[in-house]
Amino acid sequence: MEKNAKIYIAGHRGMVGGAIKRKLEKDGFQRVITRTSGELDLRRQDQVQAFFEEEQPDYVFLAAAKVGGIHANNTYRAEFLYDNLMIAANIIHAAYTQNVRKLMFLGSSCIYPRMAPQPIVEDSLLTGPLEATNEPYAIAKITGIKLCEAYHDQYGCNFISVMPTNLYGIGDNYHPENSHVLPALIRRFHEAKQANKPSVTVWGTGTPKREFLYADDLAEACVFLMENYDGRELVNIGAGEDMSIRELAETVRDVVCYEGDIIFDATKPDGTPRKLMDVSRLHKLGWKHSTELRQGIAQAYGDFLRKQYHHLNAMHQ
Ligand SMILES: NC(=O)C1=CN([C@@H]2O[C@H](COP(=O)(O)OP(=O)(O)OC[C@H]3O[C@@H](n4cnc5c(N)ncnc54)[C@H](OP(=O)(O)O)[C@@H]3O)[C@@H](O)[C@H]2O)C=CC1
Ligand SMILES: C[C@H]1O[C@H](OP(=O)(O)OP(=O)(O)OC[C@H]2O[C@@H](n3cnc4c(=O)[nH]c(N)nc43)[C@H](O)[C@@H]2O)[C@@H](O)[C@@H](O)C1=O
Repeated sequence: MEKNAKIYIAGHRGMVGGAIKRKLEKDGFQRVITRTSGELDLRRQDQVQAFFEEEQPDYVFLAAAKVGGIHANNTYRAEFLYDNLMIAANIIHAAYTQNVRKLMFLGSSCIYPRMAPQPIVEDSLLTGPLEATNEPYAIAKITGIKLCEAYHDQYGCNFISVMPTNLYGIGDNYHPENSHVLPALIRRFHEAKQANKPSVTVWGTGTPKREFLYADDLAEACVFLMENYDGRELVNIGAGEDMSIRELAETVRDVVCYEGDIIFDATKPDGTPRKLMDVSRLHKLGWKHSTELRQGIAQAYGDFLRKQYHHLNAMHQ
């Protein structure tokens, strides 16, 4: 990508979009364009088409989506399917009609079959049933992948798809019910410490295993692949190692310095038993992650505290 290329980040206010924006600005790209959802509702094809006609971006990072953890995915099933379907279809089609030079679509590790052999290789896609709790979201993401493939095949579009593992970091979503597990636990352990609570409840049995990647590492991988990968196949982006939810909870408890007990609420869903991704394709292309989990959690906790206190101070102004 040329330094004066016009680069559109869809979803720049999100955790991933924000990290990509930081990375592009650090690397000296001067023409990054963005819109909030209030300025441009990506579910509206007319608004998206008009925006692309007006701005004519050269490159697009498609990081906008309706995103949430297992409870949100399982509760707002229609929104997770409709919003993500429309966002993907509208942006990918407009990128084609306006001759965008290259587009990157962000999928997710939950597109793979619930019981895919581990670690999961990219060719596992559509080889088995999906995890029920996030099937709507997964279907929308798989459609985005297939749109990129089809526009590549029929029109020669350079539209690539990447599959990030579970992410966390600066600007994460800390909503008590709708967030992902890692930010949810940072907040819950922090609040338990502040309130001197004797224990913290963690959802499920604690036995599922998850892989986590720091969002700024993901952003670096996304820019690396936008610069160096033009293939038709998916590329998994992960840390290449996983841990049980129990181990994760113990790690977050240590970082937050909470001393109470951990209780597991088995009435809550576990979701996929495991979804460790094979990242050998990414490693062969020349990229590996750098932020280890404990350091990443400490950095995310610092961000949470800055935002949390800012919010409290704002409330008292
Ligand atoms: N977080 C994770 O663990 C993982 C995320 N991913 C993928 O990474 C991408 C980004 O995720 P993440 O940063 O965590 O998500 P966030 O929820 O932090 O950000 C999503 C962004 O999408 C924008 N958006 C949502 N709906 C609309 C809409 N209708 N019109 C315009 N903009 C919209 C929002 O913009 P605004 O703020 O302006 O409303 C928001 O900033 C997604 O594609 C997600 O599927 C993949 C794997 C794991
Ligand atoms: C990121 C990716 O993957 C997501 O699926 P997931 O990995 O199952 O998402 P999760 O982070 O919400 O849960 C991970 C595990 O953690 C356990 N768990 C414990 N305690 C809490 C808790 O307090 N909150 C949450 N959310 N989970 C908890 C929870 O029971 C589950 O076993 C998709 O939604 C989708 O977003 C997607 O693309």
